[in-house]
Amino acid sequence: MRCLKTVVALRRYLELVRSGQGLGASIAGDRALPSPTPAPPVPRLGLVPTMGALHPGHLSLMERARRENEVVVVSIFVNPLQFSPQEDFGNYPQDRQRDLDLCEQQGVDLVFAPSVEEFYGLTGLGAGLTDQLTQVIPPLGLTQGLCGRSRPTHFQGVTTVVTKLLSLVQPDRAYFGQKDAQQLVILRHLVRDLNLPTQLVGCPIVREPSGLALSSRNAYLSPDQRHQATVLSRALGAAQGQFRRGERSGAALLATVQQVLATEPGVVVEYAEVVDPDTLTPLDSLGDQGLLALAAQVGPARLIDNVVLRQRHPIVALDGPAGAGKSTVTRRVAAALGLLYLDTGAMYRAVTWLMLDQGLDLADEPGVAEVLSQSEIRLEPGTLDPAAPWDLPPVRVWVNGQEVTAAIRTPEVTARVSRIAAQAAVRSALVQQQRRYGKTGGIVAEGRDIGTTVFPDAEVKIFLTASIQERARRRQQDLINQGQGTVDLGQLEAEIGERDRQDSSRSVSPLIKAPDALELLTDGLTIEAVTDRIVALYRDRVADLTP
Ligand SMILES: Nc1ncnc2c1ncn2[C@@H]1O[C@H](COP(=O)(O)OP(=O)(O)OP(=O)(O)O)[C@@H](O)[C@H]1O
Ligand SMILES: CC(C)(CO)[C@@H](O)C(=O)[O-]
Ligand code: BAL
Repeated sequence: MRCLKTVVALRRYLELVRSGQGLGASIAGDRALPSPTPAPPVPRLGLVPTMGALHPGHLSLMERARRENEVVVVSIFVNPLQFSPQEDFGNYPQDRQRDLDLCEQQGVDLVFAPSVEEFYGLTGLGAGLTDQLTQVIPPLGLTQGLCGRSRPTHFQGVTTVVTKLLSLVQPDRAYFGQKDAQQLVILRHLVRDLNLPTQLVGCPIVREPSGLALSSRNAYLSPDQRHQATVLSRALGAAQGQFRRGERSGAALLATVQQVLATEPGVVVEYAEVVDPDTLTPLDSLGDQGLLALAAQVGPARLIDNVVLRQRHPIVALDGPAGAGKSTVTRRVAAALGLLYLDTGAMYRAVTWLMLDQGLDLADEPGVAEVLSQSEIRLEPGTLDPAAPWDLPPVRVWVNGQEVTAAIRTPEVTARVSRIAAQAAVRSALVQQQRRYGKTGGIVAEGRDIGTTVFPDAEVKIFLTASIQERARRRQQDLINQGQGTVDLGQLEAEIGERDRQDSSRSVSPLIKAPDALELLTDGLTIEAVTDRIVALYRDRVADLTP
């Protein structure tokens, strides 16, 4: 791992990494790329911006960045622009050596830790900085409420520093914690409004077993105050329980929060609000989602915490290598549970159909991206065909209001779908459309990174796999059934092994097992047995979640 303190060194490091020369001996010492797969030609780069004083909340961002990128950069920079004069800039906890050790343990490639003078290219803080620096101003509508009320210039400091970091590092992805919920919403707007080519990844709040959200500022608390501070998450939890039981009045939820907070007189509430999670506008009454956020002073520390209240139906995510029987199992699980099979294959077919229908050149990637950005693909659970009740119902598909369930199954579409599915712009547009289904839930989805990237909050995650030998045997049987004769098992095993290797190392949607996924090895199990196990798991899990 390297630690660099200057912009010029950072730029050179990134040039070398991007040209494929990086991470060799001169850059990263003896750190090798994640085995067993070689890196794709242009390494993906993940950035984790921090202010140091690292704790497991930060480490969870690094862990996710490590899983999803070849190169991980962490910035450690206590940004004076986001502190007002009476705040704790001067005392902000710092322990550089400990931070570096933790980054090293997380497999970080580079820590960028500039001084204020180096980063802003100016000497002198305070008025000098704000008088001379170009800044990025977030929209007033997002900064007037919540933390912005007591910290009116804070988010301008955050958007300015993050814009600079994104512009310098140009990461593929940047990782931020949901603990700073208002910050994350503002940064999502920043990236969208300024068309910055980085994907922001929001990561769940990491808490102590007591429920206290981890924060560098927890270091200011005495043991007694630390105990008092646990009331924050208890208050949010009580309101969350009420929401799950059907309460939708903002005032009623906030009354519960205040009631619980009042049990700790040492905790001075700054605000507790319910707002829309995307626009941050206050909500009197919640639809199926709301962000409940609060800030409170506990002794010397100003602490924040929040919970997203979301009523959605559960999600089942099935990932696994090719040939493990995912799509059949997924269809059966969806039919057994009455959920929508999020048939991503059908979505790619629908895009292909649309492009053919519009007479577009399929190789014209920008043209395809443009048409797709103006189109809507809708899926609905199919109904059983009374003439063939043994068949699983096909998912019904609409493109821009026109039903294309049958039209997407023509040989013309089949022959061209892989060309469309290989386009990065198509994949990212479809992942966004898939995530929209995730907002309401009630779906079963299968792929390579559903439980890790597409729906990391899925209630049930399965990693469906089978040994290479078993998959080769199944493939051999399929080929015999299709009248293609007997293919040598050894050859099939080699092909499947190679496919696994490619799937784990591809730059788009690589195969990853979520740490909280249940691994189901299907050797020797029938499709029915596998389906039954998943259905039973779903029922147990959903029963656990119902208050
Ligand atoms: N408990 C947590 N869980 C998940 N992410 C977190 C947690 N705490 C901080 N982060 C995220 O880590 C990144 C860096 O945060 P920062 O360095 O300000 O740490 P912090 O603990 O939030 O500090 P502070 O006490 O100043 O609020 C931010 O994206 C932040 O949201
Ligand atoms: C994003 C950030 C690193 C910018 O200074 C900071 O606001 C933080 O730590 O959340
Ligand atoms: N995590 C936000 C940093 C701050 O409070 O300034």
